[in-house]
Amino acid sequence: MLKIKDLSVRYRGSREDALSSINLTFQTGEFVCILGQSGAGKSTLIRCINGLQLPSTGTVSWNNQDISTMKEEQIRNVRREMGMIFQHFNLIPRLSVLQNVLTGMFGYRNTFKNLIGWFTDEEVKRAKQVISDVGLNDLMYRRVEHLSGGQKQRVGIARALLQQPKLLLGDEPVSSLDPGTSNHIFTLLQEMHNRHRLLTIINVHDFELARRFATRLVALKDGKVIFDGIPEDFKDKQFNDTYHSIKEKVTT
Ligand SMILES: Nc1ncnc2c1ncn2[C@@H]1O[C@H](COP(=O)(O)OP(=O)(O)OP(=O)(O)O)[C@@H](O)[C@H]1O
Repeated sequence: MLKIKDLSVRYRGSREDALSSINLTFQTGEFVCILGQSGAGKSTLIRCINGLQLPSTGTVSWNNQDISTMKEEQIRNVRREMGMIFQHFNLIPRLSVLQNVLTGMFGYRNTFKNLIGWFTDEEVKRAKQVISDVGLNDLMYRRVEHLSGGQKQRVGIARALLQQPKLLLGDEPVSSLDPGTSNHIFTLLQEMHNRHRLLTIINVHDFELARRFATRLVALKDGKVIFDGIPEDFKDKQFNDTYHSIKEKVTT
């Protein structure tokens, strides 16, 4: 279970909170999409969940452990349970699909083994299995720089799955993909979510995708939660509240 309590974040030098008094609890099995305009605080929320951003006030607890007070070593252990997929894939272009996916094991191993790039037969077998699960069997040994955007994101998903995560986090994972490919990636995410019984939390700009795939929508505006519920309850009013500004922000 992920519990976010009274979470606020104010970046250094800023006069406004990026996140303000957020209270959310998420359970295994939920497929959550975080909605909001650019600057609403979506990425900051994901970064607080994986411990990359410390709260200014409040707590983020994963299975009753407060991430915000953990030492780096403890956070590393918690992060093993959190698979992360990124907008720009974060792959190593000159390495093969298999090699990139195997880097998903890095959080589990000592630095020396990572440096020499040595993996056990069992690790390689599991990597091949997840590559097959995401539909890239034929491209196992292809360098990722030669793949399409959709194929690269499949590699990103396979890498996250190799960690055997309990929580899958995505920060705009389909923003650089066309609508058809985005749909395929979300279909794959949903399948993996169900098969591995995960908690999945994804930031997404595309509201239609979110509505189609999420079991729960959370909308942020100016760092606050303005909607938290099932997609069926997110109607025109909620859409307008989320995406249309009443006043333009004045920057000095
Ligand atoms: N490192 C930072 N330093 C200072 N301010 C930041 C930093 N990162 C984000 N912000 C500010 O915090 C607020 C929330 O940003 P955040 O990136 O979380 O929004 P977002 O909803 O993910 O936006 P986008 O959809 O454009 O990625 C914005 O006002 C942003 O300018």
